Amino acid sequence: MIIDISRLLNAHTPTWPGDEPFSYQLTWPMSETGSVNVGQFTTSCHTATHVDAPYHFRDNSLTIEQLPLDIFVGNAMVIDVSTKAKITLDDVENVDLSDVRRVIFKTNAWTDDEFPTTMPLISPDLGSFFLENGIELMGVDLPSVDPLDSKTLDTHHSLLQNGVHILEGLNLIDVEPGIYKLTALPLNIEGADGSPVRAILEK
Ligand SMILES: N[C@@H](CC(=O)c1ccccc1NC=O)C(=O)O
Repeated sequence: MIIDISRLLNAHTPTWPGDEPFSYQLTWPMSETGSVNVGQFTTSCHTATHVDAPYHFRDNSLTIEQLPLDIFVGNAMVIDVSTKAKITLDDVENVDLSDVRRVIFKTNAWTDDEFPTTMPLISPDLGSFFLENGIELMGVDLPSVDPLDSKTLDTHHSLLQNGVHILEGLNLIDVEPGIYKLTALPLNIEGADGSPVRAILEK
C-alpha cells in the first residue's frame, strides 16, 4: 500500500514568510493549440514537501542534482514525537535503527493550511548520533529543522557535518510509527538549493 506523505501544491500552499508562493498556469490551452494543454509553474525550492541541498545553507557545497539518489529511496523509521517540545537523543536512543538508514519524525506541529508559528526544537546533537548509527537522512513534517527565526541553523549544519540529508514539509497525519520504504526523489535541477519531491511510504 502506498501512503502519500507529500503536501498539495497550489496557490494556497503555505510558503516561508516573504518567499514566492506556488503558482500554476495553463499558458497554452487546448482551445489555442487544438491538440494539447501546456502549463507552467513557479515555486520556491522550499515550498511544501522538499529536500534541502547543502548549498541552501552553505556556499560552495553540493547542489540538488549532485546528491546521491540512494539517500532518498529505502527503509525509514517513522518515530512519533508529537507530544514533544524538544526532539533529543532520548527520542532515538532506544529505537532499533539497525534496519534503516533514514529517520522520519512525526511532530504533528503542521497539520493545517497555515504556515506553523511554533515548532518543536530539534537538538543538533542528533547529527553525531545519526552518523554513529548509519542514518543518512532525517525527515520532518515541519518547514525547517531549525527554528524559523534561526540565523545560525545549527541543526542543518550539524546534520550536514555528519552526512545526514534533510527532507522537510512532510504530511504524516495518516502515518503510524514504524518501518516503511520511503521514496522522495528531488528533481534533477542543475545548481539548485533544494527541490520539491513527491514523497511516499510503502509498508
Ligand atoms: N532553512 C529552511 C528554509 C529557509 O530558511 C527559507 C526558505 C525560503 C525562504 C527563506 C528562508 N530562510 C531565510 O530567509 C529550510 O530548512 O528549508
